[in-house]
Amino acid sequence: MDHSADAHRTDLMTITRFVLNEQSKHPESRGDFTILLSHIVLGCKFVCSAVSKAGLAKLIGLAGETNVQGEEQKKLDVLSNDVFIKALISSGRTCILVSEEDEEATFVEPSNRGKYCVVFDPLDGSSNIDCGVSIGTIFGIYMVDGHDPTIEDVLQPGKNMLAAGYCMYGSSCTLVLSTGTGVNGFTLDPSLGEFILTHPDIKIPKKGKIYSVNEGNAKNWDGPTTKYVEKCKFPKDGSSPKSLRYIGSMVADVHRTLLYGGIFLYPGDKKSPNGKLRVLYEVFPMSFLMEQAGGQAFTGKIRALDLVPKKLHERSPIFLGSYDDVEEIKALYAAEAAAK
Ligand SMILES: O=P(O)(O)OC[C@H]1O[C@](O)(COP(=O)(O)O)[C@@H](O)[C@@H]1O
Ligand SMILES: [Mg+2]
Ligand SMILES: [Mg+2]
Repeated sequence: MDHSADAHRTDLMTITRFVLNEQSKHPESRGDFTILLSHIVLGCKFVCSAVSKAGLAKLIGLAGETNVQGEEQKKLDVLSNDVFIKALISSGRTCILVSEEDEEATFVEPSNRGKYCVVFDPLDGSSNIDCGVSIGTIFGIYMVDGHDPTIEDVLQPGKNMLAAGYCMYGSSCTLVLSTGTGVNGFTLDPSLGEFILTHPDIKIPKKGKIYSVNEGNAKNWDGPTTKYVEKCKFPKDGSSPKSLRYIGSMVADVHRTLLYGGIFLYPGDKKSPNGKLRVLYEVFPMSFLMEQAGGQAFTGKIRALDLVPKKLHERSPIFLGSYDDVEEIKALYAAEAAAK
């Protein structure tokens, strides 16, 4: 067994140490990104703690109830938004914040401004809060350099993101991060209050055995999605049918897809041609992570990260996951386009 100091260091890697190591590869870096990330981590710990008490709301007055001081408490998604806005502004490293919960972008005061734009969904899967199912936070980071920030700085294709990640509040609290050089997962040790590297260099299996979609929308799907799901259930090439898993929290469905392989679909349909999921803070960060892990993300027309959003809260259909599984749905959409 290797008892050297180096061996111990790689055995127990906190997220802070991990990001500092990454930073040391860029000698010009002044640590701004490390500081920004430590504030995102702080926000995640805070929300994790609030989520773990969600079921006690009626007893101790959280989430829409009145607390012991007689004050009205905030709903968990509103509380999470406030936590992240405060954590990000107080980092002193941000200039524009875009949250699912806020109609408009927040421009940070010039005196406290940094160079990063953060787009985020403070609480994803919020319909699952009351039944204790996994929920999460999703974030993406862009950089503004050398000019006063404008809204155009966040209306950029996802491929321009510097980093993206999510934190899942589930049976454990897991933060998955990519700074553009692969994907790593960290699990919160609640007794230490530290995120520890538990899933180094995550690679999604090339092909998976699971498909994940809200089949309740099937009557309104288009041809390629209908054909694809039919193929998953009744394969004609002698392979086994895929299993269906659908939680209804994007963070949890994508996390399982990343670790086990397979495909997650939220297609457009006759009722909602652009689907449900938001480009900036759901589709882009998850697509960034998928590509970094060796998978693919497709909108039904193009590579998801090539999309150029025109509005902050724009939606897009999304198909993401294992490389070969996404190839199959791309082929079905290409065949449909060719037949038109
Ligand atoms: O209930 P549906 O239509 O299947 O939608 C599920 C999707 O909606 C979401 O809950 C939307 O996110 P929010 O909870 O942040 O609004 C995703 O997490 C999930 O993938
Ligand atoms: Mg969401
Ligand atoms: Mg949300």
